[in-house]
Amino acid sequence: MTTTTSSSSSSSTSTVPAARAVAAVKQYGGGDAAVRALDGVTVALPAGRFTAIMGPSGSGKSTLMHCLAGLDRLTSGEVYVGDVELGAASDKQLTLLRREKLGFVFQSFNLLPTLSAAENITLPLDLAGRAPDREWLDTVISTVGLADRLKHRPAELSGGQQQRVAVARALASRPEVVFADEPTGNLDSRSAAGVLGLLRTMVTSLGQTLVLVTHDPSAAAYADEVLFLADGRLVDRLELPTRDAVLARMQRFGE
Ligand SMILES: Nc1ncnc2c1ncn2[C@@H]1O[C@H](COP(=O)(O)OP(=O)(O)OP(=O)(O)O)[C@@H](O)[C@H]1O
Repeated sequence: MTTTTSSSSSSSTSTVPAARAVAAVKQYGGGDAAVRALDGVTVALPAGRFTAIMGPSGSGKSTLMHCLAGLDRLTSGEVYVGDVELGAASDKQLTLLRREKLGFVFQSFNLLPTLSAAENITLPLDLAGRAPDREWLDTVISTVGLADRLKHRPAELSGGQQQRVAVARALASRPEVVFADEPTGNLDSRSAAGVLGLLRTMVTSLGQTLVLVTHDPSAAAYADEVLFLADGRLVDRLELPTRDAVLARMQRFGE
């Protein structure tokens, strides 16, 4: 793993972005079947901010997220988490980096059914042999509003509550970046609004950094900034988005 001392070009007051991609190219397959899922993306994700990634189906959103999070590797270009460049890291180093520096929330909650909510929340720390920071964990649990549900198993919780457990699990290690891929895709609109409000709070009140991949303009409107991808390229960005502005921009892709 290599590090860089170069400073940020982002508008954030932080010197180093939480994550960034430089001329990122990801090609799947070869020959006639080759697909360029990312076609030269350069973007910095500022620390302490909520960034949403949107774009038409197949535009490269998940690929960008997976490459930024060390779940997949670029064909060329660079990705950084903080000042760590991921391209030179071994698979084992990437696994450690994900465990120690990143948090994940997916559409399917991925909770272990035999464990209580509390046990699910601390499972990644337990697997890593790390003692939880009790004060931080208490803050996380009260922020997600689960203090009276900690002994329940996932089957005894609503979908929205299960996703809150997954958010708390992602935050337990106090990660540098949380990546959320369609986290409200399995929720009704009321539960979705609750989880999105919680994600917003985790950025505003807890100072976390969040990257959200979504199809939903209402979800993207919770972000500080929306990045728009099309055909593997970063084609637009929108600060302080409203649902209507995001919707209008998405509709232009269909024209
Ligand atoms: N493992 C893979 N093998 C081959 N092609 C892939 C693979 N993963 C993604 N692709 C292709 O790369 C392109 C970008 O896919 P990606 O999943 O990143 O898009 P997306 O914007 O997240 O799409 P969606 O909104 O439908 O989830 C698509 O053309 C997709 O078919």
